[in-house]
Amino acid sequence: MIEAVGLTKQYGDKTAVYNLSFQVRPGAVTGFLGPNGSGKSTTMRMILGLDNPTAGHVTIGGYPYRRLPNAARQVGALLDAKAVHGGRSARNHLLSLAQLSGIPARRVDEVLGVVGLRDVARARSKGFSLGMGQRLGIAGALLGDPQVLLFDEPVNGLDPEGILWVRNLMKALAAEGRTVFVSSHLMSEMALTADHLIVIGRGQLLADMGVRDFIAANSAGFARVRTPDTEPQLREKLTSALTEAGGQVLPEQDGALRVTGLALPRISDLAHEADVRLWELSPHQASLEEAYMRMTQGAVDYRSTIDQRAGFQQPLPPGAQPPPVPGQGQPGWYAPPPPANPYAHPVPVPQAPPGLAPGPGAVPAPATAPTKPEDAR
Ligand SMILES: Nc1ncnc2c1ncn2[C@@H]1O[C@H](COP(=O)(O)OP(=O)(O)OP(=O)(O)O)[C@@H](O)[C@H]1O
Repeated sequence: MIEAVGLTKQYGDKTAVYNLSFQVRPGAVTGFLGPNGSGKSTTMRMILGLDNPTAGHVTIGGYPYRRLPNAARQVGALLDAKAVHGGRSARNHLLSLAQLSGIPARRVDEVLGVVGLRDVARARSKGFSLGMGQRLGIAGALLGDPQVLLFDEPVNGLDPEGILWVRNLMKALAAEGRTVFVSSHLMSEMALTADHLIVIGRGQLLADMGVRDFIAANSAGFARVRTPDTEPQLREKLTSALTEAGGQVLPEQDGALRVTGLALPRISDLAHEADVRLWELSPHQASLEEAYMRMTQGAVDYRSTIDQRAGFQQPLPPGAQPPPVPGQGQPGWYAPPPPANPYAHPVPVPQAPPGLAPGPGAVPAPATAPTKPEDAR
């Protein structure tokens, strides 16, 4: 098990990770999600003893990484697939890693087979595609047959077949009882791969819960209701009637209303009682991807001036409040409170500490395998 307690990392006046506490349990794939620059790689580096926390601590099986007996056999990691000597063959690269950790050479051939690189084992890795490089990085992580595995963006550059392979590999490793911690930006991929999610934004914990609970909590349905455009007073009348009946009503960009907390037949009856004609009454399901984007939208450091999220999420009309982050105590219009479960607690977002402003840009990730327990920066 990996356990972080109050983990904080400060680079000068920049706070990369702030007061992060979580556990990653064996026998499950735990997805580590967050926007660019949210602190995922920094957290992974601290887990692997490559960076020192400014405050707090993180342990693997009860030990800080640097004090783990035979760490290379207990923990495997893919942090940066490009951190390979390009002049070496895949096999020689893995052989040198194996030698450093006292792992027999036959294990190298085994893992080359597992990741599907046996045919190109003697080719120089500098000719490798991004996907082949990822596979080589994953082979390095598997070399010591470790119980704890960390993968930073393992599906980067992989084609659909490769993505499916990684998904199945992660699940198989977890099914063997290993601890599997995988970072990604991709909610959709994590929804298919992970059993549990840890979501961070600007270095702080946003959610720590099972995928099913996350889906239940964040992809609630809503009704779209539209009154005649020609009679705006009907819209207001209906909004009051629905709100009085306990519904939550938000205006949509196109003039319709987004209603939660009331079933469709009840909305219809209330409209009838209020003598309001309807042009539309339809059921909708907020997607998990949308819920994740909304959850993290206040925690995005790097955003294009032509933001794809702008098209993905309808901008809120003037005066309307953005939805609350789940767990902040207010039931959101898209996110009812999650079910009570000790392992399913969305976490209140603390106030940003000083220095948590957007940074200068993403930094390159560190070296592949956790062979050198020294501060890499
Ligand atoms: N060595 C460093 N010096 C200064 N700032 C750093 C350093 N390493 C990371 N940061 C900053 O800390 C923040 C978190 O970076 P980190 O790479 O951990 O995020 P991430 O979630 O892994 O991002 P991405 O998804 O883009 O890989 C960023 O703002 C980054 O610029």
